[in-house]
Amino acid sequence: MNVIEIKNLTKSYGKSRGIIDISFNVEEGEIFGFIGPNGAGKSTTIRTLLSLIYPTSGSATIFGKDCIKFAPEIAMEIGYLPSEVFYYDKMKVIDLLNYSASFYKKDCSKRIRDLAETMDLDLKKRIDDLSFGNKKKVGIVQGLLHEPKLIILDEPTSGLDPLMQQKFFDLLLEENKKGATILMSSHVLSEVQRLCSRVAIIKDGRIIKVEKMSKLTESNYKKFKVEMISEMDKNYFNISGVSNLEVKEKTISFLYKGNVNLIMKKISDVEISNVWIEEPSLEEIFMHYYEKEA
Ligand SMILES: Nc1ncnc2c1ncn2[C@@H]1O[C@H](COP(=O)(O)OP(=O)(O)OP(=O)(O)O)[C@@H](O)[C@H]1O
Repeated sequence: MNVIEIKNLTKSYGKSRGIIDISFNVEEGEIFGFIGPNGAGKSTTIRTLLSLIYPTSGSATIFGKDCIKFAPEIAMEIGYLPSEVFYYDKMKVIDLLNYSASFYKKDCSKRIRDLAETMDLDLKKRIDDLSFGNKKKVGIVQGLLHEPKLIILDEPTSGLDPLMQQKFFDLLLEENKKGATILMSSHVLSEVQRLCSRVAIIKDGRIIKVEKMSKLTESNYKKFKVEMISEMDKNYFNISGVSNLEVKEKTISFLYKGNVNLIMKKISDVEISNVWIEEPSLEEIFMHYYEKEA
């Protein structure tokens, strides 16, 4: 079952493009990544989904319901962390969270305490005494306190230190194990790689690829680094399927796509002192898609 279905969604801001003809689905139980550079249209897509802004054309459903018509009902089951959080500065953290919790028909007080402890957030502090990262934590607790079935996160980790990012990811994985579906936007590809099972790549307002993470990372490309006994002509490895060929003294590195036997034979035919064969990082694959489409 699809928790989110986006069909041909377009949003123009006057003359400037926001998003163009966006379509993708997020299945129940998935952690789905939405990746693209600044200004690509991630926030616009998410804000349209949440009915914070209205599409120029196209439609979307969440839990099978139209996201505009049923917006208030759907909102009860969604936890949303915006890319930037703004609060009434004079309030105490606990008062703000209790106020947020009052919108839901359940007692969230224990959950607030547990989340605050996990995220190392001081509930007694005033919002305006908090650092940017700690304000982000307030947003995280606020988004998760009602145990939503769908968690939508817009650039969730900006402002969190690495330890907190890890705790936050563990928390998300736990929520996911309990059944929550997660849609997370990011331009930090390594974090998407760590968490998500499927991704949509957005560029200039358009989706350029929706793919399983495993497929995207295996992608047939392999990264080779060969250390030679003595310096040699780099063109030796310049066969069909080889790209990004680079030489640094006795070390030759390149990307290879094709029959692995052919390249292994080339390597074994010369004297080498070492070889490394790696999967390319998501960054490298991502750049490849971008260059291809540019
Ligand atoms: N309120 C607005 N008025 C006019 N143009 C807008 C508005 N909001 C967004 N845009 C434009 O829409 C496009 C998509 O912006 P959006 O904020 O959705 O991108 P993003 O992928 O979330 O980027 P970022 O990672 O920087 O937040 C950009 O070209 C942006 O300038």
